[in-house]
Amino acid sequence: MKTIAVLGSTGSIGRQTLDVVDQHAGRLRVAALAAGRNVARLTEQALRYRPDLVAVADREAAEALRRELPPSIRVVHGEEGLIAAATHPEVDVVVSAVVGAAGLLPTLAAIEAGKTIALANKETLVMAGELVMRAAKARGVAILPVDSEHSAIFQCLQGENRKRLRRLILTASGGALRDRSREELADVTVADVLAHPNWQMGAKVTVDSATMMNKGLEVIEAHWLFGVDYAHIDVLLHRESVIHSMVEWIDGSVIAQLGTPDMRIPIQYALTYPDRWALKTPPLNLADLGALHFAPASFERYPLLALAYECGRRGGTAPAVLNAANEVAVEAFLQGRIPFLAIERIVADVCARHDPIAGPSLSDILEADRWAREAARTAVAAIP
Ligand SMILES: NC(=O)C1=CN([C@@H]2O[C@H](COP(=O)(O)OP(=O)(O)OC[C@H]3O[C@@H](n4cnc5c(N)ncnc54)[C@H](OP(=O)(O)O)[C@@H]3O)[C@@H](O)[C@H]2O)C=CC1
Ligand SMILES: CC(=O)[C@@H](O)[C@H](O)COP(=O)(O)O
Ligand SMILES: [Mn+2]
Repeated sequence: MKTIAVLGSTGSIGRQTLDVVDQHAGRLRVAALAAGRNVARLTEQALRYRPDLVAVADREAAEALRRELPPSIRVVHGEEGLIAAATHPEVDVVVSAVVGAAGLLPTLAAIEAGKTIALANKETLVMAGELVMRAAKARGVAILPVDSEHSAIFQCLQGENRKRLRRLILTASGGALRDRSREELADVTVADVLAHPNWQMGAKVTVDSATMMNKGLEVIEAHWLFGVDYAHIDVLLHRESVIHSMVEWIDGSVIAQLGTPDMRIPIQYALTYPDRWALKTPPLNLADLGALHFAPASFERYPLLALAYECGRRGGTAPAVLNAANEVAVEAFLQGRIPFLAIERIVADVCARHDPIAGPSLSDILEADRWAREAARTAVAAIP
């Protein structure tokens, strides 16, 4: 029996993790659930999975939850509550699936507590890749990727000599706006941007997919997770999201991982690695698909992808600033306060004003995050 904590249980990855649990009664136990403010969904989950502990973002949500749950389920809140869920003594694997920078501290705490990490929260490695990988190594903790591309690469690397690697090829769907020219992006609506062609995900990552910031964050995530230089990480447009990513070797051989676009597959692999368990998902039928399509990913069409490479190469606090400015701009777009194209202008402007600190401490990173959020909020407010 493996015991898990699910951070971000009410979200897209969190719910799909619980779907996986449903398929393996008796093999996976949920000891802790953590979410933000969706009390109704968290109550339902807590009553079904009977964890020892549930965590929510604030006191008000915690009080509402306590009214609904039996006293045997401990309810905690705030950053401390999230950390209590991440470090619950009985937990073996922590599924880190909170969205955004809020995922960093609980993931670090889980590493320090010796938990295996099933990592969906890519922002953790974007903000603090050097520090997080060092902590994991020191504690002997495995960080197993949930992000579909990284799970694919991780699978392609099994049994291979990493010194013989030529490059990683991350596939990208191109997002909801992929068939529009840059001129046509000026007046797109939130609904247009959220209509991802292949994946049903939370709003933030879906917007990032349309700007390709998601792929930029994933390039940085891959750099830290697999220890590969940016010069050896490429992005390839692939409309169908069937090839989840590939690894090219020095002899010209390319190994790819394929599957239907269903996040339960990489989620479960992170929970069962190095084993594989059966999973009921729609099978991949290549004959029905007929063809797979590829195209180069253009930095002119997707300037945030270029900016992410630049920030990754600059290193230090630069990726944390990129991430924080992007979170603020995306939220403002989702609230209807700024047009779609303002996201990239704001992020580029904030990054250009930042002088990165090399080899940053956790407090340097948190300060860079705070500064970038403030700078991005000022930029949002200045948009008429
Ligand atoms: N969805 C996907 O298919 C994929 C997602 N990812 C990554 O996984 C992560 C989660 O994405 P996704 O599931 O789509 O996001 P969602 O927006 O669907 O879910 C986010 C979750 O985080 C919780 N949350 C938000 N803020 C806080 C906070 N301050 N404290 C505690 N919990 C909080 C939310 O709680 P509540 O709703 O209760 O407020 C919710 O449970 C992201 O980093 C994303 O990039 C990676 C690959 C694929
Ligand atoms: C499912 C998943 O891993 C997402 O992060 C996905 O990568 C989004 O798709 P694109 O960024 O390729 O549109
Ligand atoms: Mn991904």
